[in-house]
Amino acid sequence: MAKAVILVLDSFGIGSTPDAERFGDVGANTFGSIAREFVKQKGRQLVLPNLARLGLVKAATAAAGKAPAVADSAEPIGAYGYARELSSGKDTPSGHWEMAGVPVLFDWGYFEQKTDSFPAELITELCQRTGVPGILGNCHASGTDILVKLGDEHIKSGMPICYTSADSVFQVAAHEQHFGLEKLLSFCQVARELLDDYNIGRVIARPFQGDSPDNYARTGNRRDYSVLPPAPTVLDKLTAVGGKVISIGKIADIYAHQGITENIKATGLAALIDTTITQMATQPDRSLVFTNLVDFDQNYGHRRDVIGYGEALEYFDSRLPEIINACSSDTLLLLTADHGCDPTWPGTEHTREYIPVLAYQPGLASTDLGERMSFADIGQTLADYFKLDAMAHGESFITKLH
Ligand SMILES: O=P(O)(O)O[C@H]1O[C@H](CO)[C@@H](O)[C@H]1O
Ligand SMILES: [Mn+2]
Ligand SMILES: [Mn+2]
Repeated sequence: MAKAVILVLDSFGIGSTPDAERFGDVGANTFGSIAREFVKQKGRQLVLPNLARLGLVKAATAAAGKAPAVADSAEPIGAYGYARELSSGKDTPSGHWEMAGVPVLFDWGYFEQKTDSFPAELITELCQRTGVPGILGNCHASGTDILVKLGDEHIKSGMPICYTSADSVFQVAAHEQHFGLEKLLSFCQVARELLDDYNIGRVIARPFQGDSPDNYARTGNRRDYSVLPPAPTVLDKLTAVGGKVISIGKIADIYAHQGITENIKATGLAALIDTTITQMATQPDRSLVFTNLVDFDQNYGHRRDVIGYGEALEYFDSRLPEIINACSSDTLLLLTADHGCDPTWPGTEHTREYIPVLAYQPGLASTDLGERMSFADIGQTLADYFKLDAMAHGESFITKLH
C-alpha cells in the first residue's frame, strides 16, 4: 500500500538561494525573518516544537547557514532537507509544477510597467468581448490596497479592477454583489483566452464584498485560471494508472485541473487542515492528498504581516500532531513550500528562496536529506514511491527514507 500527503505551506521559504541576486532577493529568509521579528516584537520565540521534530530547524539552519531564533528538537522524527528552484520564476505555478516533477524552464510573459501595465489593444478587446465599459487599476498593486483605493469607484462605474505584480499574473477584483461573481468569472475566462498570446501564467479572479473602503474584504471565492503545465506532472502519471489525486484548496486550479480526481474547496487555515485530516481518514491505496495552505502567502506574506505569519505557523504547528496521527503506516507525509514571501522584505512580492522538504512516515528513521538541487526531487520521489515511470527531472530520495 502506498499513500502520500503533501502540505504546501504557501510562501514558507527558508533562506535565499544562490541565484537570488537575479531577483534582488539576496538575504531574504521568510522563516528566519519571522523568527527574528517575533522575538523583537513579542519578546518571546516562536513555539514550533512539532515542526522542529520533523527537522524544520535543522533544514532551515543548513539552508541559510545560520540558525533561526527557534528552539530545535533533540529527537527529530522526520527526514529533512531543503531544495532550490530550477524554474525561471518564483511564482506559485512554477513552484507547484516543479515539485510535481515539471520545472518551468521557459520565461513567462510579464507586465513590467508599474502603471499603464496592460497593452491598450488587450484592454480594448477584453472590454469589447465582455461588454464592460472599461477597466480600473491597470497597474502593479497589492490586492488589498487597491480595494481601498478603487473599490468605491468600481462599484459606481461597473468597471473591474485589473492589476498585476512581479509575477506572471493578470488579476481582476470585482464586488461579488454589485458586479456579480458569475460576471467576474466569465470576464476572467475571456481574459484567460486573450492572455495566452502574452504567455501569462495565471488570470486570478479576486471577488470581494463590503460597503466601504474600511470593510472591503476578499472572499473565499477566488478562482485561478492557469495555463496547462508544459509536460505531464507526477499527478497525471499517478491518475493515468488509476491512482487518485485529491486536491484540497487551490491545488486543482494551480494544475489547471490536470491529474486531479477530486477537488475539495475549503477556506482558511483551520478548514484546510480539517479537510486534509478528514480526507486522510478515508484515503485509498495509490492516492495523494494534496493541500495548499494559501493563507501564509495571501494573508500574511504579501500583506507584510510578520506577526500574523508567525502566529499562523504556531497554529499550524499545534495541529501537526493530529496530521501525524492521521498517517497510517503506509502514508508518506511531505511538508514543503512553493517559494518565499519574506514579510520583512521591501515590497509585497515573493522572494527567491530554498523551500523546506520534510518527510515523515510512521517508523521512518530521521535522516538528513541535505540540499536538493530542484523542487522536482519531490515529484521524482513520489514517482518512485508509487512505482511510476521516472520523471524527466529530479532525483528521488526514496532510498534515504526506506
Ligand atoms: O496582492 P495580491 O492580490 O494578494 O497578489 C498576490 O497574489 C498573486 C498570486 O499569488 C501574486 O502575484 C501577488 O501579486
Ligand atoms: Mn504561492
Ligand atoms: Mn503569492
